[in-house]
Amino acid sequence: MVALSGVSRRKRLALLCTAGFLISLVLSYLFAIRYIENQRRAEKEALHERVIEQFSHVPTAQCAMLRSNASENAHPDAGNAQAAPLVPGTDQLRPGNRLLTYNAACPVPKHTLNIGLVVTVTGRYMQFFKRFSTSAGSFFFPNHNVTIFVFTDQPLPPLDWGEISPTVKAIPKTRLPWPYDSLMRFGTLLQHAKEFEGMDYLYALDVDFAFNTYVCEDFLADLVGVQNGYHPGTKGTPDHNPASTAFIAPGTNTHYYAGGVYGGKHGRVFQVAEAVHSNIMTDMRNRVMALWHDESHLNRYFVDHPPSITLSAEYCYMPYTKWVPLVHSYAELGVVVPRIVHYEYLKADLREEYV
Ligand SMILES: CC(=O)N[C@H]1[C@@H](OP(=O)(O)OP(=O)(O)OC[C@H]2O[C@@H](n3ccc(=O)[nH]c3=O)[C@H](O)[C@@H]2O)O[C@H](CO)[C@H](O)[C@@H]1O
Ligand SMILES: [Mn+2]
Repeated sequence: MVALSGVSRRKRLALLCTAGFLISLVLSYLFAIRYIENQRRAEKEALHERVIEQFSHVPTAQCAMLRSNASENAHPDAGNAQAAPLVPGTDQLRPGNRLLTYNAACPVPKHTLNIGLVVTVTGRYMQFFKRFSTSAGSFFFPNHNVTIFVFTDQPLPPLDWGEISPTVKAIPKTRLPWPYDSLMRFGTLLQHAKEFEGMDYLYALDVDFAFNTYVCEDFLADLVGVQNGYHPGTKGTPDHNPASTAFIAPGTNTHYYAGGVYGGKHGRVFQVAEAVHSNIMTDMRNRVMALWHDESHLNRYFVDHPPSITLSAEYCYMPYTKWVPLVHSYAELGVVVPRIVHYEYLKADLREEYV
């Protein structure tokens, strides 16, 4: 009897020790999780502050000066794009017949324009740059002077151009984790306003796009917006959060625009950038992030100031999204020519959230 109670006391003690050990294990696990979460929150907050600091002082006076220099008269060639026989696959660049082919698609201009193509390429997105820039060299305004402005944190790969090589200008920038490199593209443009002096038109595109056929005079307008290829012909996914300056009341937008492709006259693009960047900074200071970042803000701007032309999803063509093929719904909407293709389905985990 005495022995048994001794054993059970030992057992009880052992049980107690085991329970104590397990409880302390669970507690230290919870404590560690909490600690890591706090660290992450602090890192995120520090990053957010750093971005605010970096983009608080954009030289808007300089932009205003550049804007006043930019001609506000419509370009005589705008909207004169000939109805080119653009059938997918048939008008691709072939050695030797380039001039003929592009003359058919892009008219010989009355005045040659300086056209800037602006792109941000940081981190692992560099893998898209070759396809983006060489396709631009072939198909983006081959009848005008094109300069590709590349905001980047790394050296550019050597490029193999066709007959006409655009000027490529790398502008160093430090990489910011997702979503800031995308979100702060308007601010980056403003910070480097001087680089774009002499440009008549500016177009800002994602680097995971490629030109599949000629894009020229159809793109010439004061302000060009493109229907988002994810949401062809619908009101898409605007931000309904009233706390954000990107807020759009349900049903009030007519189109849903792509954040990754817009452009127009130099001065007009800078007006857009100033207004949108100012809203983005307000949200940043209020610790609000719009649903689709810069895209939500651009959509808000376009509700207030509709672009002079809205192009179809042919200019933001997504053969596949990460999840589903979209081509079928395109065909129903009459979107048949993939002019600018978004290769987002090739994007595995390219985004790097933290430094
Ligand atoms: C086709 C289209 O309308 N895409 C928009 C959409 O998502 P996307 O999924 O197309 O965004 P994304 O991953 O292509 O990022 C936008 C762009 O930012 C640049 N980048 C991004 C991350 C990085 O680490 N390094 C880098 O260089 C790069 O040019 C990239 O193409 O929504 C985004 C905001 O959520 C942007 O508005 C995109 O323009
Ligand atoms: Mn993209």
